[in-house]
Amino acid sequence: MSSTLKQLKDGESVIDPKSTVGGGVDDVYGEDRASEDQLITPWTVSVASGYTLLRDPHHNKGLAFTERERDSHYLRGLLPPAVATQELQEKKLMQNIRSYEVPLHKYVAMMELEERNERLFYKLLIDNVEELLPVVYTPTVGEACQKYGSIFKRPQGLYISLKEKGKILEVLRNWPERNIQVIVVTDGERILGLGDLGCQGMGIPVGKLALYTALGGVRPSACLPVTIDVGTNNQKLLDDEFYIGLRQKRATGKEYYDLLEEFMSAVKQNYGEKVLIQFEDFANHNAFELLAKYKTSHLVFNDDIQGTASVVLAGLIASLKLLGGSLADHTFLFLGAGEAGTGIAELIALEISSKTNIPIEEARKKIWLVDSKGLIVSSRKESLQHFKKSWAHEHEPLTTLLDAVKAIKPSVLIGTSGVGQTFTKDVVEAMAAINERPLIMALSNPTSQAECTAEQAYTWTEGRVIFSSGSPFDPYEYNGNLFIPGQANNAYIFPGLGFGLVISGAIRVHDEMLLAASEALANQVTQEHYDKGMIYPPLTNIRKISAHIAANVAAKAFDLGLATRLPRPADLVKYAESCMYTPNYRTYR
Ligand SMILES: NC(=O)C1=CN([C@@H]2O[C@H](COP(=O)(O)OP(=O)(O)OC[C@H]3O[C@@H](n4cnc5c(N)ncnc54)[C@H](OP(=O)(O)O)[C@@H]3O)[C@@H](O)[C@H]2O)C=CC1
Ligand SMILES: CC(=O)C(=O)O
Ligand SMILES: [Mg+2]
Repeated sequence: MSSTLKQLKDGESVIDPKSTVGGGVDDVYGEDRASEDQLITPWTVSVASGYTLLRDPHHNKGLAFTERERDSHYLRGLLPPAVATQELQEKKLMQNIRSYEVPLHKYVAMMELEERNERLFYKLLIDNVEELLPVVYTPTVGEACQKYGSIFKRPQGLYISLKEKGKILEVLRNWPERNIQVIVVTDGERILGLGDLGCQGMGIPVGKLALYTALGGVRPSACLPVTIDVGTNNQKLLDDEFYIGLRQKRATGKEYYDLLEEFMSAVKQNYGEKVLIQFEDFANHNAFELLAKYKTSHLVFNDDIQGTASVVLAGLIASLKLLGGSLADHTFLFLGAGEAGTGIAELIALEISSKTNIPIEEARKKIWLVDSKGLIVSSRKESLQHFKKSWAHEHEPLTTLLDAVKAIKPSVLIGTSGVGQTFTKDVVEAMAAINERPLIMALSNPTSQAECTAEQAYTWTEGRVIFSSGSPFDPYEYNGNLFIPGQANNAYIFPGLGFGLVISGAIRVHDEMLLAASEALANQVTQEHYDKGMIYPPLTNIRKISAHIAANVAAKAFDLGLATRLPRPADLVKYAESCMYTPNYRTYR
């Protein structure tokens, strides 16, 4: 086993440069440069050959090592004689994954593949995106988080708990990769619509970052999943002997914010100011405050507030081709006035205001929200959380969603409540009575929390609804017509948005970038899609879609003077495509 430092050094070229496809932009994606950095971290250099090469998921190719590579990298005898192509490996693994009936078993199989052979994992995910997204992402990732303690095998990201207070910089330096470009961080307090899952929320940053690579093209080694563990208020987890987190109630107030501050400072100190930090699945009592606090000093965005807003706005812009008119002609009603609900509402108001002469305060009046206490109205203003106050319009108090639908007469109904089956038959029928083509989005995740199913939406509106949901539903046939529900999930946006920020060297996220991302996504919906009632393009084209989103976002970053990459590439779509990681194997000399 003669893998040595010297060997790797010679081969800043362990990988044959001629075989380098994708990731070809030196300053951003030079994998050779990443190798140079690895020279300083001895625990990652001993992977160049022999048994350790087979155990190194970043470089392992399993049976796909050629005869020549088996000779030159001391692999003889460590592999059976057969040599397979990556395509054959993919075929076999897809067969295996399809043979599992339980979704969680598919999830575990995919995670094991990632730990064994990273490129093959991404090849599967990219080539079979519609089939595998529900496995590595919603809905299955929700169940995986609930059972994370039992399925945990090896760390897939960094755990930063109160025990690490005062040492977070050291903790970051324990991570084997140094050129980090995107961090997704959660504190696990609002995992999908499943509530507080504490430290087990790690499945979410891991899943989101897998999408950053597969859907957006950020190379895997540049992605860092982080879970901040300040305890959990989930008693079931605290009582669970397999729980992997801190066994205490959540720290709050100064103790909480001090830990977050230390984390944010350490990230900037260790990775510089161009590392993107995506806040994910924080509870709303912290989410808005953290975003407000760090958006002027760091490259951050909150996916639940801003990414979701951008994906929904894209669907609404696209739907105008089917519905006619402009956004300002519509009335919007939300069930759920938290991060997702108020985030979407604000971006719609911003878009209406920026496309018309209507001041944003007026635009907001077209948008109504219902929370757990009923319609948000001005008489409740004093007792409302700050993020709801802009939505407290003049109206008599109403306590049920059905009453609100009947009184407000919305053309668009959006579910962001986190509570399943809250769009009841009465509610959906009321929408269908008011509108020829009601637009209904049941955004809550996972599937169990969706406000209604696709089948319910289509049957209760006699096939007239334009329907999307946060978690995927299969196409549904009604009265001889096949309806294809859209997946209104921020997964359409954050990979492209983040990639656009990275390739432009952006230093801040601006609302106009979210609007630019929405426009780019809406532009990808073609007549062929509209003919099928779709307001989102199929996910099979997601890498092309992400390149367009990235290009629009990068263009906005340059226009706003927030981009540091020089010179500005002439064709940003081509540039984005050329920067994307591709998972094909490389040839080893
Ligand atoms: N599709 C997508 O891309 C995304 C989907 N989501 C989903 O949206 C859901 C909500 O997330 P988020 O906004 O962050 O959560 P929040 O906790 O911030 O907000 C939830 C809101 O729903 C309200 N609510 C809860 N129960 C009811 C009820 N029975 N009737 C009416 N209102 C109710 C709450 O009311 P109150 O304020 O009174 O407590 C609150 O306003 C989750 O399921 C999440 O998975 C989130 C982000 C992206
Ligand atoms: C999709 C997502 O971010 C959520 O449900 O929280
Ligand atoms: Mg989320």
